[in-house]
Amino acid sequence: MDQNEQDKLRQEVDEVLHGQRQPEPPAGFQQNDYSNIHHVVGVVSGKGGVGKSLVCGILAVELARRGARVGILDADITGPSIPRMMGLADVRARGVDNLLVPVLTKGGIEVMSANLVLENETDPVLWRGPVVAGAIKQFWEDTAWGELDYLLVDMPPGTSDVALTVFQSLPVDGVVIVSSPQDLVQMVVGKAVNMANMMNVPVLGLVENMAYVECPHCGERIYPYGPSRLEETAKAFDVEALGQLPMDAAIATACDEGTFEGKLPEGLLPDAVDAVVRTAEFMDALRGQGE
Ligand SMILES: Nc1ncnc2c1ncn2[C@@H]1O[C@H](COP(=O)(O)OP(=O)(O)OP(=O)(O)O)[C@@H](O)[C@H]1O
Repeated sequence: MDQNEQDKLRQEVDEVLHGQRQPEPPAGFQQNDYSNIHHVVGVVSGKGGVGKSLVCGILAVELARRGARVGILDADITGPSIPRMMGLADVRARGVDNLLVPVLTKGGIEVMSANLVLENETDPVLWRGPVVAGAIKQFWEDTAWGELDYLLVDMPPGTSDVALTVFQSLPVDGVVIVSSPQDLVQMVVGKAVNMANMMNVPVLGLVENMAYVECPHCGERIYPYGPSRLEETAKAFDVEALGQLPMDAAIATACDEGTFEGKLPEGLLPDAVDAVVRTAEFMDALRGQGE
C-alpha cells in the first residue's frame, strides 16, 4: 500500500470512528433460482444457552402446524443443536450439482445446519469468523430451499461478528429475542435489542424461557428466580412481551431424544407465532405497495 492509499484508508477509518460515515455493509447474499423464501425471521439471544434453539424449533413447528412451508437455517455454526432436536442427528444433507439440499423433518420442515454437512455430529467446528460467515453464505446462496413461507434463522448467541453477518447479509424481516430470567435482571437482553436497532432490524418481541416450574400435582407455578420481569423489561426496551416457557424436563428430554416435533404440545407461544405471522403480512403489504 503506498502512502496515498494509506492516507485514504486512515481518513476513512477516522470518519467511521467519529461518526461522520457508516462503515460499508457487505453486499447482501443472493437467492438462487431454486429458492423462493418469502420471509426470514431471526431468533436471537444476548448470550448462549438460554433456549434460543428451543424457541426457534417451537416457532417452526407451530407455523408448520398452521399450514405454512417452513425452513430452519441453523446459523449457530459452532454450536448447532437444531438437527438433534428435530430428530436428524444421524442424517446428512445431500448435494445435487453445486447445491445443498435441506433435510426434511418428519413434519416436513426443511433444515440446513453445519451438523448436517459434518462427517460426525460430534466433530468440533473450529472455524474462524470469516469461515463461519462463509458457511452461512452457503446455507443461503448454495442451498436449494424451494418455496418457503418462513425461514427461521437460529442465530449464533450474543452479538458476535457472525450475528452481524446474518443481519447485514440476509433479508431479515424481524427478530424474536429469547432470554432467561437472569438475563432480564442483568440486562443482557439490552445488548440484543440494541444490536437489532443498530442494524435496523425490527424486534418482534421478547420470550422468557425457563421462567417458572409447574408443580406436577396441583399445577401451581413456582418462580425460582422470583417474580417474572418480562413485562417490565419489554416495556423498558419498548418491545412486545411474547410469552413465557416453563422449565420442563419433558422439553429437555424431547430435545435430546429428537422427538421434539412429535411431542411438542399444541399452541405454545401463541403470541410469538402471531407476531411472526403479522410481521409477514405487514411486509407483504409493504412490498405490494412498492410494486
Ligand atoms: N424450558 C426448558 N426446559 C427444560 N430444558 C430446556 C428448556 N429450554 C432449554 N432447555 C435445554 O437447555 C439446553 C439449551 O437449550 P438451547 O439449545 O435451546 O439453547 P440455546 O440458547 O440455543 O443454546 P446455544 O447458545 O448453545 O445455541 C438444551 O439441552 C435444552 O434442551
